[in-house]
Amino acid sequence: MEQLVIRGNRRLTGQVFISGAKNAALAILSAAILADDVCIIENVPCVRDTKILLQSMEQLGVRVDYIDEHKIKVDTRNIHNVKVDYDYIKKIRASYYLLGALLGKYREAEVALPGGCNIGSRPIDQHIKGFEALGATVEVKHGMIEASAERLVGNNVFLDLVSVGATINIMLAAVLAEGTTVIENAAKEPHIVDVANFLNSMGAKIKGAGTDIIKINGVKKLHGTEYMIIPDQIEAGTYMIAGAITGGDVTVNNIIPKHMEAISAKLSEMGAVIEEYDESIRVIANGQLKNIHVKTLPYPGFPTDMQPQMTALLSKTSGTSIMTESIFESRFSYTDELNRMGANIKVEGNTAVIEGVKQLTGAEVAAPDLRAGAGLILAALGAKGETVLSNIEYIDRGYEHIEQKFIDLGAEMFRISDKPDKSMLKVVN
Ligand SMILES: CC(=O)N[C@H]1[C@@H](OP(=O)(O)OP(=O)(O)OC[C@H]2O[C@@H](n3ccc(=O)[nH]c3=O)[C@H](O)[C@@H]2O)O[C@H](CO)[C@@H](O)[C@@H]1O
Ligand SMILES: C=C(OP(=O)(O)O)C(=O)O
Repeated sequence: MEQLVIRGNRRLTGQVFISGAKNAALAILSAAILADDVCIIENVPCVRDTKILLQSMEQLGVRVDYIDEHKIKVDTRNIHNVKVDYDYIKKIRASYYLLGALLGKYREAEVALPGGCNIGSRPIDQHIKGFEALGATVEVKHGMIEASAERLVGNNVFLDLVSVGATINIMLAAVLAEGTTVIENAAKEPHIVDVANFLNSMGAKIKGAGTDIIKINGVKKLHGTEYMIIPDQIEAGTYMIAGAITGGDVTVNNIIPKHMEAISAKLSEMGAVIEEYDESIRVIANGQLKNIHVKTLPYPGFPTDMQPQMTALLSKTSGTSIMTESIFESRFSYTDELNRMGANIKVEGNTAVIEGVKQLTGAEVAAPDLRAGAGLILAALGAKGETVLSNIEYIDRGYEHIEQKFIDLGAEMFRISDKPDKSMLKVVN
């Protein structure tokens, strides 16, 4: 197990290059299964989740070649298996996309119930409802989801709640179905549009992605394609907050500013200066930032995946702020860790009341999940003294080269292993 040591209170300045979006990449790599031949996918972030997904796809018979660290060739011509091992799947949430993609192409799939971040109960009833509406039989047995269909036939699916995963998964199952599928109350996140664009570049006929009604006209076959994944909205937002929490001047490059609007608006409401360019945003924070209220919402609202990072910033802001989490039922488990760093946060149900403090102080803390871990790194960067953060394997799920990117902005941060050093063991023996 590894830990991050962070020495805070340094003003971060400079430029950071944002990687491809993890949540788009996971869906797009899975969607490549639907092609009859080879897809070349660029801007794939080199993070733990994409590596695990690619390994699980190899186990199905997909040939994966790395052209470089971020450009991957996915060849689906030798798929011989539609059952995905639990060992892979328990580690990542997005394994559920293999279900939609395999069902769509082979009319059969067996995938373990997904893992991912522990941020409340995360049912997949809306995914199953969509598959069943297309004519599939879905059973959950011994922790495995088994889906099969003689034929998949397009249908209308009204989602009971806005779900990113269900929207994408139903698209994956419907692109090769007979006839037309309409998803109503669909999610509108940037990666929904990215997945639809990828599928359309393979010959699919999807309209309306990015609105709450998506129409999919089924086609008989999908061909290989070359595609570039969009930049990661959440990684970009995390570095924007790093600029703000350290009173710094940080420019996030290679982004789509439109995707950042909810985050930029909140930072400017707090008093940070936001300069927007074609493919970058600069965040300048001078002096104390103001308290605000934030509520997480589906896109284009404030993203739940930025909630812990924003809470970390609010904990060091003057006055009382309120953070309301409206997507996941228990996404505040990290606030006890922030309080160990001197924050003053009280959580009641889905609301955190944050009394801003003048100074956070370094402490030994543990990341309970991916974005909570990012929030704790941000708090440590804005804190006096040293923080030792454990459970960083969660952070490696979704942030590429995280310490190098922060070091390049002027942070003092390094990774240590808490495994015994073998050379020391020799001396002792
Ligand atoms: C791999 C991936 O892309 N993960 C993202 C995806 O997760 P994920 O796809 O799991 O999130 P959803 O949008 O589906 O979940 C939204 C809400 O709907 C509920 N729900 C969802 C499906 C369902 O069948 N039944 C149901 O009740 C969930 O429990 C949650 O309360 O979107 C979330 C919301 O933007 C992000 O936080 C995650 O980072
Ligand atoms: C919650 C997240 O991921 P997952 O859905 O894969 O657990 C996330 O990316 O913040």
